[in-house]
Amino acid sequence: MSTHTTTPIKAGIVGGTGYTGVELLRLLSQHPDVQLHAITSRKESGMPVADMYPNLRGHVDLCFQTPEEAALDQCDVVFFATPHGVAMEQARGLLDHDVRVIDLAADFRLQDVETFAQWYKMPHSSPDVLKEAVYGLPELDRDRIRQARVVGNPGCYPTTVLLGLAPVLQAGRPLIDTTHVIADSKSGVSGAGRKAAVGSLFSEAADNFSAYGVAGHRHHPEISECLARIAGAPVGLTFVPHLVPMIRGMFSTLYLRILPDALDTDFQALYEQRYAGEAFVDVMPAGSLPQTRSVRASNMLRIAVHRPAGGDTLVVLVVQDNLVKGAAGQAVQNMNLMFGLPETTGLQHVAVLP
Ligand SMILES: NC(=O)C1=CN([C@@H]2O[C@H](COP(=O)(O)OP(=O)(O)OC[C@H]3O[C@@H](n4cnc5c(N)ncnc54)[C@H](OP(=O)(O)O)[C@@H]3O)[C@@H](O)[C@H]2O)C=CC1
Ligand SMILES: CC(=O)N[C@@H](CCC(=O)OP(=O)(O)O)C(=O)O
Repeated sequence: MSTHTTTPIKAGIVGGTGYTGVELLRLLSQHPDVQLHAITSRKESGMPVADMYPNLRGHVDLCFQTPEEAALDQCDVVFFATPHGVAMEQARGLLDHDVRVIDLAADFRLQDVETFAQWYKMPHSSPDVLKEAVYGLPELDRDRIRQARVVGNPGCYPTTVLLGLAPVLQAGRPLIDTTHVIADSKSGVSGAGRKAAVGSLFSEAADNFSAYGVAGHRHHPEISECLARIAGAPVGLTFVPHLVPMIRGMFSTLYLRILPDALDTDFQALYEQRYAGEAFVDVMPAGSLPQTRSVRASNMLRIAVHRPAGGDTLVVLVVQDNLVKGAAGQAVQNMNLMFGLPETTGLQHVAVLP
């Protein structure tokens, strides 16, 4: 696999008009080793990107092109910031032109094609490409991502739940009851994308707080597949997502029952050691209460570990920006690995407060 040279990486984005697409544009336009080459929109072909997104004036001087007009096969890497089912139709053709693919949707996340068909209501059209795809969570699988031609960028909720659970599942000895893990997660409204949808209307989402997908959400099988890989056995997970009245941000609270033989574990130290040296996972000091605004617009995910009243329940609090570490930032982190760049290149923005 070739690694990066001094020539800029030519990047294309399919789905540049959506929320993760514009976030990719923001990050890639500041990336020192990337040249933006093509950005697609099926509806806005010919429109300067900065006319739609004025924050990019002076930074991106490309126009949108239709996916057919855009010379995606001349890119080094193409990001798909599109709905599920789009990347799997085009990945093979791009790979044949030596273009690497990073899909922000779910086409290359689940290895089990039947589970994919069940949750995404479509058959997988590219199982051969899926076989070589790597699940793009760098803190869990960085070496395989470095070698990958195709990366399935994780869902936003799964990133928080998996990184919040990995230390206790990878400790080398049983620490928690893996038959009963609870993930109580909340997302800002941008998690639903830029499409017109009743649930995303101001009058519906503002001044409101609601659970959804309680009977089953498509991120449940994604989290479960990856948990089984890292734990070496199935993990019993209850996952309940909520919509909260903020634009960006995600908060997952994990409730874990500590096994009787593990009650003397120093969980704070365990988490600190597991993520020592990780640029984008911050294990906060004992007693901390992370806030979503402490990661807003940054690629950082922050974790705090609690043990209320010193009892046998471990509470792990995890925050990230759904559009950055939960999507576009993680995709750029994966690109850096795939092209042999330092993982943090172009991703060291400090969060925006207040
Ligand atoms: N929002 C979030 O927080 C997260 C989103 N994701 C995933 O990332 C992907 C993109 O999400 P998001 O940016 O929020 O979605 P949006 O709905 O905001 O944007 C989707 C984009 O895809 C384009 N598009 C739609 N259909 C097609 C098609 N058939 N062919 C080519 N382009 C198409 C649209 O552009 P146009 O109509 O102009 O062509 C639009 O720019 C989704 O799969 C989502 O699940 C993952 C993690 C977090
Ligand atoms: C608030 C909200 O609606 N969030 C989305 C998740 C977005 C995302 O990351 O999921 P995918 O990439 O797997 O679609 C949802 O629950 O459907």
